[in-house]
Amino acid sequence: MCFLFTDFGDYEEAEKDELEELEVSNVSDVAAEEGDVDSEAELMLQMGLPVQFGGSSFEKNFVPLETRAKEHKIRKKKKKKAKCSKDLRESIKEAIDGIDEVCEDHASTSIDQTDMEESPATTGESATDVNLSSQEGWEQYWNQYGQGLLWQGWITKHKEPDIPSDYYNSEPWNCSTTKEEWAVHYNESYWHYYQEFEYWAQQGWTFDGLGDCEGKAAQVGHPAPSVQSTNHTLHMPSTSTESIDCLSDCVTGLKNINLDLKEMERDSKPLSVIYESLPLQNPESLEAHCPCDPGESEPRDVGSADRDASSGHADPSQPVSQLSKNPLLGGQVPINERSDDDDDDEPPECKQAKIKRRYGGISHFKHRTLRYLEKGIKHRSHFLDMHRPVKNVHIFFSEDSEVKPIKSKTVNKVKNFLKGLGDPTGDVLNEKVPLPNVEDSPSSSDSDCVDQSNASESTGDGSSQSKETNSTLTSNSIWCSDCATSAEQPSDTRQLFSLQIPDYLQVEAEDLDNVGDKCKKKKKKQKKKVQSLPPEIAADPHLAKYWAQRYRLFSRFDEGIKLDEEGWFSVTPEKIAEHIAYRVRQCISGAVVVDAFCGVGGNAIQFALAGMHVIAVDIDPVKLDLAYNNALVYGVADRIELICADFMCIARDLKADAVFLSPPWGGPDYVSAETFDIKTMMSPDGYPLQALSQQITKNIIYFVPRNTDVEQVASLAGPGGQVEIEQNFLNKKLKTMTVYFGDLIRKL
Ligand SMILES: C[S@@+](CC[C@H](N)C(=O)[O-])C[C@H]1O[C@@H](n2cnc3c(N)ncnc32)[C@H](O)[C@@H]1O
Ligand SMILES: C[n+]1cn([C@@H]2O[C@H](CO)[C@@H](O)[C@H]2O)c2nc(N)[nH]c(=O)c21
Repeated sequence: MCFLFTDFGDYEEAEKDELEELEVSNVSDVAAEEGDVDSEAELMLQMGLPVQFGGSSFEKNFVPLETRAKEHKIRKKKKKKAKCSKDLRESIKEAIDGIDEVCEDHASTSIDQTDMEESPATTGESATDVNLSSQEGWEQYWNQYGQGLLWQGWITKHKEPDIPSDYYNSEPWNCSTTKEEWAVHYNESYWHYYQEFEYWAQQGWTFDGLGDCEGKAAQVGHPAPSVQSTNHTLHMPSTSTESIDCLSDCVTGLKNINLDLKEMERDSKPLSVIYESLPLQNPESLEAHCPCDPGESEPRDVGSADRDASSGHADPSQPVSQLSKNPLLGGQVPINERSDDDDDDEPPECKQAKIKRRYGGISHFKHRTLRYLEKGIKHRSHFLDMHRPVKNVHIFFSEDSEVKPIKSKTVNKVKNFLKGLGDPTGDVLNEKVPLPNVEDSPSSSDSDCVDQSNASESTGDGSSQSKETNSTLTSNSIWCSDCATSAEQPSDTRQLFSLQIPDYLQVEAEDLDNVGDKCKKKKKKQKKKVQSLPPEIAADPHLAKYWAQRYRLFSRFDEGIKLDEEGWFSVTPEKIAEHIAYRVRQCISGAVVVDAFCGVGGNAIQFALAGMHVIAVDIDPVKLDLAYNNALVYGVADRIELICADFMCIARDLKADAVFLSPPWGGPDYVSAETFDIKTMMSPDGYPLQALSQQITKNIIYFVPRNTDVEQVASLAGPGGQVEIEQNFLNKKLKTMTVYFGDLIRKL
């Protein structure tokens, strides 16, 4: 549901799709392996990791999916390897012996025969398969550095002084307080480094276990031996026969590769020659530059000349200084990749994100990395597709793709009900029913539109109101189009929504089954019911739909929750507020949060329930009264400090570990804009608001409309900053977005 923008560089479709595919394949592999838990430990042993790191001994129920999938693959590979002919093995050994001679002056290159048997590099399909394939390379990489990376990440995550010593326990996977977190950490780290490794492999980098810190890497034409080493090397393909420096040490792992590259950049040393076993797409450049097999013309996945330059194929003398920032690691990618021409063959990861607009004087991103943390999320919401063309087209989020008449008892009840109200034919449903300028477009909630119409009826003045028509109804179904622009809405983009009647109305409908003679009685009943609504709801038919959703807003509504008009349409639904509070609690060590626009307390209450101390600010004293009342209902009034003030005026005086921003979006009409602009449509202006909040803390949560321009939100992070944008769905309907900054961004 969320994704991460990293202002580091490009990370494009192909890569994401690939990851998605990977996920899918992993899941199916796992299904095939269900129940085979203890083999995890075996795998970890194979990988050189302590079994506690991922094996069943560490957590019986936790077996990372990817590990299991890999295990499955490894087994398959093993079977394949078993078939490898003796001759081939011997020829491989011979080749390795050759390497031994070349590298005899270097201790770390000595090859253990036993290792050779098991080594992916030496048991590969062919003796000329010089470098590790991506998967094998990864396995070896993780084998060598996984443990260090896991520990490093763990320590970094828990470096705060007030972190309990459990976190530094030598076996956090065995400690009850840290076990779960360790499992999550393991999973996240594994994937993080796996993705980075894959990325670099695709860029033409190769990894071998030589760790030749003396500056000598494997020579062309020789297999890269797999050996135990404390260093690792990433090789950029090149035609030079010169050596490559050791790039980083094992603990800092991939992250440091870029630092080392910078050193290489300074030295302007040509890169070592490693014959690429990666699939190649450009035979010409391969022929021109591959010294070991000029005639070979395997397909390759590096498409453009620019790309060749990036992978070192273009010019052997080309210094590494042609590299600029690396998209994933804050490191380096070739400058030449920033080609302006529309080369369709160019791999997507070479393409730059094209951002056309600027906001609030903050420069837009040139090199942005976009990570979708959930599979297929972009397809679920056009708001998350930063590359979508901005058109005046309304896209609805509904699971119904087709228009179908709804035959339901409920519809009949409504018809009967309407008849009872004086429309004997029930034809009011065939006519344009006035809907208020609603907060939710059809895209957000099936019930919203329906609720609106029913709301009008229920309060007795709905059907006769002649506000701007926002929906076109048929007898068995209700059609909704965008409330503000229905006139321009082509009929084929309208969306059918099922009819849902607010619960209080359904009671009425039941009572109204016997229409006719009992008409007067019914009206009386209805009046009675309406009278039991809170005055602000009874007075405003537009609010009835919120009443219908009152338990979504506050599950303890009946215990005395109170709202005013603005409160009704702008309070954060409880589930969303609870989720945000949970995330904040998880990510920050401090315990004070400012709710800068607390309203009736939807968020403040959840923060308090999550154990935080809340400084709740609102400019409106009525809201503070309501918030206090509601906090009492939830029993957390003592944890909420209420301040009646303009947040913009007092922000500088506040101290807190996190700031939650849920400003007014200009009323329910926010949704009628194609794209919500946090600068012009919000009050206070979203940019100064962010700037002021940053003076309190970098840990900011911005609660924004679901149609907010994500580029704009991303730009709030500033150059080089990061932002995590989360879409909040309620009952599968996109409701809002939450944007996280600072330490609140989930670590990958
Ligand atoms: C959208 S509501 C907040 C809803 C809240 N998150 C909840 O769940 O109940 C926005 C609130 O901001 C308040 N407000 C508007 N301008 C303000 C300002 N400059 N400083 C503080 N509060 C402000 C309004 O009175 C309103 O109650
Ligand atoms: C007008 N409105 C709706 N929501 C939130 O969006 C959901 C879907 O409409 C509402 O349920 C409410 O939580 C608002 N939140 C804030 N902070 N400010 C607003 O003006 C506002």
